Amino acid sequence: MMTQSLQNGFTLDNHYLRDLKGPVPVPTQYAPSLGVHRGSCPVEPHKDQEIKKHRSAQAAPLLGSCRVQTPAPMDVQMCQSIQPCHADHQGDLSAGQLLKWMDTIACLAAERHAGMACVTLSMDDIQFEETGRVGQVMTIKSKVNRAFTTSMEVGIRVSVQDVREHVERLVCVAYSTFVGKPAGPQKVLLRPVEDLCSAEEQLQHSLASERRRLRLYNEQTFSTLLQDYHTLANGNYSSPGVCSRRDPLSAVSTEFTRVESIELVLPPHANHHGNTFGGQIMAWMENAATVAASRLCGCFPSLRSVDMFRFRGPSSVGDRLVFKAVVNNTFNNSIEVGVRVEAYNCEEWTANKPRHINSAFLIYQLANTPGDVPAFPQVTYTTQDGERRYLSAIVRKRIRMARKHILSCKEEAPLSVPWDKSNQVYLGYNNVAALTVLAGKQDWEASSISDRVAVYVHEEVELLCVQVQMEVMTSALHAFTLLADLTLRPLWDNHYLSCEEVERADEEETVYHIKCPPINGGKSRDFVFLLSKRQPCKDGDPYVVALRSVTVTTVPPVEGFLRSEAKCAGFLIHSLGLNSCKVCYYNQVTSGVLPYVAGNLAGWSKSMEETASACTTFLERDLITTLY
Ligand SMILES: CCCC(=O)SCCNC(=O)CCNC(=O)[C@H](O)C(C)(C)COP(=O)(O)OP(=O)(O)OC[C@H]1O[C@@H](n2cnc3c(N)ncnc32)[C@H](O)[C@@H]1OP(=O)(O)O
Repeated sequence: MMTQSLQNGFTLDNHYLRDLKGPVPVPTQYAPSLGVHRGSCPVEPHKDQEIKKHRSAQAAPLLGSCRVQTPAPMDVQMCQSIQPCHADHQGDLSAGQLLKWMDTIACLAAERHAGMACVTLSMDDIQFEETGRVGQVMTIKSKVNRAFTTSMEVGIRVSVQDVREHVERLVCVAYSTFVGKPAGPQKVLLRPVEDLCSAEEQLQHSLASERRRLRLYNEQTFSTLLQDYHTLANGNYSSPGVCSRRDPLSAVSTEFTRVESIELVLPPHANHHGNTFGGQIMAWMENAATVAASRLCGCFPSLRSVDMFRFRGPSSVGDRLVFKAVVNNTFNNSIEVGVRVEAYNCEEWTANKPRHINSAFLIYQLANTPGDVPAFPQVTYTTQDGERRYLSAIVRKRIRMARKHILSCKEEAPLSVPWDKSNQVYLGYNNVAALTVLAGKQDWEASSISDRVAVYVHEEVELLCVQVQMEVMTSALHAFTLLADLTLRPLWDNHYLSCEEVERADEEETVYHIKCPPINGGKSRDFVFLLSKRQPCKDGDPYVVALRSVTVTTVPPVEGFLRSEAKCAGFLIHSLGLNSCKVCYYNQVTSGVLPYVAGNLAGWSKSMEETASACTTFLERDLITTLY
């Protein structure tokens, strides 16, 4: 398939760029409070400059630069002053109301692109960074990032402004998928999004296909990971973070949190096409979930995020909607509530034959009061269904974490330090110390555990780390000798194309240049690493092989390779006896390393496990070769 490269390094399939003969857009009438903008910024540039952005532009690059003069694809904007009727009992904007606004504005952007009525198919994870209060102003902007065949991705950006302070804060960025609502049985083919003027628009356009991939693989990913977690649960592993929070004496049964609530869909609940308004359904779902969460906590936790969910089928005026909510699991500082929506028309109601129209998972946190460590009661399950939901919540947390890091596209400050032989002692110390600190982190969550390989992940604010443990039937010294010679790594790690020694400072510090193959249609990458190796000082200490990026003048950027960086990686090798050891590999994931571990994190690849097995075989085989 022909591909087209973009400036930002992404490659697009021409499949997506073809000019589909879809419906021709027609001018649409919008409610008076909506502004439709083409190619210009809704905020005057001089005013825009006055607004102090509390979040960086990268945190929410959805709508591109306001100062772009060339025509941009159409975006739609809504401004709402938060009134008491929009708020909860504490004066905070109700999340349900916000979801209604978001769905409306996204639908209008979708309809503007499609030139016809559209329906919400799904909404990706939403992370709420802030909430609004009565008197503040919410600004909600949306724009179609990309049209696929029959579906399109709409980006939504919500910010809140306190008019007295002239401060604008990001509330959330979300992505919805819409399809055209056909008059007959035929699906509607959409025309592609054109006029991608700014680099930001091009980036969002290409990232949209990555996000789509995650959406479409979501169910498969979920089942694969759930299988792994069932194995973990049945294996009774004592790894922190996995099924270790069930203390039968203090844990609360999830059944105690069950909520069931019914709504009759009336004309004010319908959207402008006569179907139950998606935003209204979300608002009702949020209401049921909040009751379940509050029951568990005995207070009012706030909604922090909504997991990706899908509108499976329509409902309309006259339907009865039954909302069933239950707490699925609690984590260190969050709880997950699942909500299921079933619809009945009159006949279905009498026959008790519901239609499952939606399911969503809402994540709550306690409001942080200074000095307080938020703690949720532990929960336990008493039914098989409860166990499935309990484990599923762990899997979804893991997928959310992966999606967050994969899609964040954060720019990092340079991580490499200049290599300077005269400063070798300090750099070597720093390298080893960073790895030791990383290895000392608590609460690693098991991701997969097989006979001899275990993968763990650790997330702390924005920091994501992976750990791979291998049991190897060879001496720790032998494993150390082979792993500390990085030129041998291409023999077992297929993420290494080549590795050359650049400079050897002494026995303990060496600089290497590594070339890595392209992955997932990205570019080939190269790294310059300082390797520091240390033998144990006393019995029980591990052997250490620490790696971090450095810059050296003798290895300038190489054409065809994207120079990438690693901040802290390496091996700790613990002796378990004369002929066996435990090799622990650690990596603090940077943007340069992420493409190589993204599949693993998101659950569609087992490359870390495969590489670890290859490493084990290499270390053991080499011993056999040496012996005979
Ligand atoms: C005013 C605000 C708007 C509203 O209030 S709308 C009211 C709330 N929404 C609804 O009632 C919609 C209920 N759902 C439905 O009726 C049907 O699911 C709906 C939307 C017609 C789609 O049905 P189908 O056509 O059978 O779906 P399909 O499997 O053929 O897929 C169609 C396109 O969607 C894509 N898709 C499937 N699963 C997805 C997912 N999880 N996330 C994102 N996209 C997904 C799928 O790839 C296809 O797109 P494409 O053709 O490849 O471009």
